Amino acid sequence: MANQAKTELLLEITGIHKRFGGLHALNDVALSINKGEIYGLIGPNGAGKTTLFNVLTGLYQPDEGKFTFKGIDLFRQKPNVVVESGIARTFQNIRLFHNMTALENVMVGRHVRTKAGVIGAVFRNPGTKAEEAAIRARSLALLDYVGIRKHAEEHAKNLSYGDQRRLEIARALATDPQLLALDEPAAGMNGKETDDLKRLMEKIRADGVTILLIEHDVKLMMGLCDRIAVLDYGKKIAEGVPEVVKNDPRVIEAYLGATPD
Ligand SMILES: Nc1ncnc2c1ncn2[C@@H]1O[C@H](COP(=O)(O)OP(=O)(O)OP(=O)(O)O)[C@@H](O)[C@H]1O
Repeated sequence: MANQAKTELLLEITGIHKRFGGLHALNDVALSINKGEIYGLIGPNGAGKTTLFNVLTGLYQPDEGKFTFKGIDLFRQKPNVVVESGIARTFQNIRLFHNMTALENVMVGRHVRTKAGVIGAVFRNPGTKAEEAAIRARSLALLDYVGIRKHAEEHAKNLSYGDQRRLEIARALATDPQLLALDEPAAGMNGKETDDLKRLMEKIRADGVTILLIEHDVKLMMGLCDRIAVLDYGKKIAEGVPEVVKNDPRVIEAYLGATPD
């Protein structure tokens, strides 16, 4: 039987508002992401993209709206509840433990899914040792997966910028997410690094993880995303497949300038 693409809703938000004093940073935003999609979020500087990420990962409490993930209500939930539900993220400004090794950074992420937790790992007792070995093995496998296994024992701060971004992705994957939210992962990367990153994102999706992506590199977004939403002044002004979004006059005016390419 031919493969029928079955659409399964993973994340849904409706009517999301977030205000900072008089600034309406998110104004009635709605979007839904299906399982297996690479879903892009674009928009000019200050449009509200990172604010939306912060709402979706529990860092900001929205003022109004609805937010469900796999049908679970995550409205105004704390970051740890969001992570445990299966949403992981990376940050626009890389947030690693700079004086820990690459391996240790991933192991910290992995502790979300273990019984011992970070405290158990620090005060190592015999009961946690077997679990610790499993965490280490899984973390090394993740470093291998993102292509930086050879840097496992190096301090995070000594890795190249591109490799630090890969490390952040490995750490996020260590929490076993169903949705991986990446905030400008290609920022500061050269052409080759960006191409490699694109392939990594395609591999992650092929392995069953849905991706939500903020990126300013429009060419990358158009070639990678299944659907794209466009924010402008906190409002969603367009949503659809890249070809449609890139030719939408509102998007051209708000974001892409005069030339859609
Ligand atoms: N914690 C905060 N307190 C006050 N204002 C904030 C806060 N976070 C974001 N804002 C404001 O909300 C608006 C949206 O910012 P946000 O960072 O979400 O935009 P963005 O689309 O991610 O922009 P960029 O592409 O530059 O990263 C901006 O005007 C910003 O100054």
